[in-house]
Order: sequence, then C-alpha cells, then structure tokens
Amino acid sequence: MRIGQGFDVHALVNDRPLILGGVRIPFEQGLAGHSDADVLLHAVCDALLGAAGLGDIGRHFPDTDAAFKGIDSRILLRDVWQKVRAGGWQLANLDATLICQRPRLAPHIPQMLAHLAGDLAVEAQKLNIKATTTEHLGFTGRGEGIAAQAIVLLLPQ
Ligand SMILES: Nc1ccn([C@@H]2O[C@H](COP(=O)(O)O)[C@@H](O)[C@H]2O)c(=O)n1
Ligand SMILES: C[C@@]1(CO)OP(=O)(O)OP(=O)(O)OC[C@H]1O
Repeated sequence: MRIGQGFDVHALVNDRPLILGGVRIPFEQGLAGHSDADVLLHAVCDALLGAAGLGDIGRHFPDTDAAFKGIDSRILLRDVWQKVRAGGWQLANLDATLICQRPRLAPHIPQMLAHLAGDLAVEAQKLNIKATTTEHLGFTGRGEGIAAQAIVLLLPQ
C-alpha cells in the first residue's frame, strides 16, 4: 500500500468564479489560476500522484501550456486517476480539508463528494471532505486565498 498527500493554495480575486470540487459556489470572489483554480481537486491530484510516485500536477499539466488555460480541473483529475490506475493501484480512502474563512462550504460538500465519487469511480464511503476556518488568522483568515490538503491511501488492484 502507498500513502500520498497534497497541498495547494490559490489567491482569491475579483471577477473569477469560485469552483471547489467541481462545484460553482456563489461568492463575490473566485480563485486565480491558469486552470479553473479548483484548489481542492489540485490537492487531490497531488495526493494521488504522490502516492503513485508520479510527481505532481505541475509536471503533468504545466501552467505554461495553453492547452490547460481555463481547464476544468475535473478533466485533470480524471486524467491523473487514469494514470494512477494504470500503475496498478486502487483507492482505499481519501480525506481532504478545505481551509477557508468564507464562504461557508458545508452545504456544498455533498455535491463535491458526488463529483469526486464519479470522477474516481469509487463508492462515496471511501471519500471524506471537510472545511475549516483559521479563526481569521493568516492569509486564509484574512480572505486572501483558500488552501486545501488531501491525503490518500492506495492499495494494489
Ligand atoms: N469555510 C468554511 C469553514 C468551516 N465550515 C464549517 O464550520 C465548522 C466550524 O469551523 P471551524 O473553523 O470553527 O472549525 C467546520 O467544521 C465546517 O463544518 C464551513 O462550512 N465552511
Ligand atoms: C493546474 C495548473 C495547470 O493549468 O495551473 P493552475 O490552475 O495555476 O494550478 P496550480 O495549483 O498552480 O497547479 C498546476 C498547474 O500547472
């Protein structure tokens, strides 16, 4: 078995949609990035790639490549998962945390889980997504950005 962890941060800016776990969340700001800046899915991609020993998201999808400009990160996740499965792995479980002062994310987590379960083709019981504030401390607490952490355990198929 192999464990992997992922961490990502994107800045909150005006005039961008806020997309987390493939869910478009009503909010006055969104995340900046080359792709749709889905910080949760980027952390999940990195956890999966790390567990499989396949590097990181920037190696597979460089932000200098116009092909990935504005891309839906669910497309990146499905591609990553295909590569991980091709290496002979299956998912034991995945746990992730969104670190975000505002907006309130709990109402959107079921939809994020449904997207992840579909994209990874796994039972929802293998997945967990949480949200936490940082009690107004640090860059997340000041609303300057959103961070995400993910951890996965892979088992041989
Ligand atoms: N952006 C967020 C942050 C947190 N939540 C939910 O609130 C609970 C309490 O947060 P603390 O930072 O005080 O631990 C947390 O467990 C989440 O369920 C949220 O929905 N959106
Ligand atoms: C996803 C990629 C590629 O579009 O761009 P960003 O949206 O900027 O995201 P980041 O978390 O910096 O990761 C890797 C990138 O290459």
